[in-house]
Amino acid sequence: MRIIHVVAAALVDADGRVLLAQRPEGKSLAGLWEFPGGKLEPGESPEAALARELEEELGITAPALAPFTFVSFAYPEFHLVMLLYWCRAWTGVPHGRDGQALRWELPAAMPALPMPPADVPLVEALIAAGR
Ligand SMILES: Nc1nc2c([nH]c(=O)n2[C@@H]2O[C@H](COP(=O)(O)OP(=O)(O)OP(=O)(O)O)[C@@H](O)[C@H]2O)c(=O)[nH]1
Repeated sequence: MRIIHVVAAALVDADGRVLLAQRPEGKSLAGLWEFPGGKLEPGESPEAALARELEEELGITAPALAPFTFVSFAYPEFHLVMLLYWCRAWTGVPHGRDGQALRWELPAAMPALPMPPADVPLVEALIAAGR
């Protein structure tokens, strides 16, 4: 089985809203809302990979990343292991550098949004963390 390792961030603003990015057309799961992040490159630490992805995708520098939770999910083509980090401080204003749409949402609103199936337990963990 092909294992894909992905790192992603729950960027939380002062109101407790979390940033979601829309997967662009032409990619798998296009149009769905996801946590910013991406695949680890060979030899790269999860924290370095996430800092790189946040810079590439959103144009922000995020020096303080704290582990939150992870998901292990079987897609038909591969098995996803995705680590989700808290990110509560960053420099720069997040913007979709690849043209992807962004939105800030309270975790409680996320179950109503189209998101990848692997994200369901992550959303549940975010909601529980806010209780
Ligand atoms: N960043 C991110 N990826 C997610 C989430 N949920 C989820 O299933 N994924 C999956 O994890 C993988 C993320 O890798 P990626 O964003 O670097 O990959 P990609 O599909 O854009 O492909 P690419 O490497 O060819 O550009 C994709 O297969 C994506 O579908 C999520 O919330 N955030």
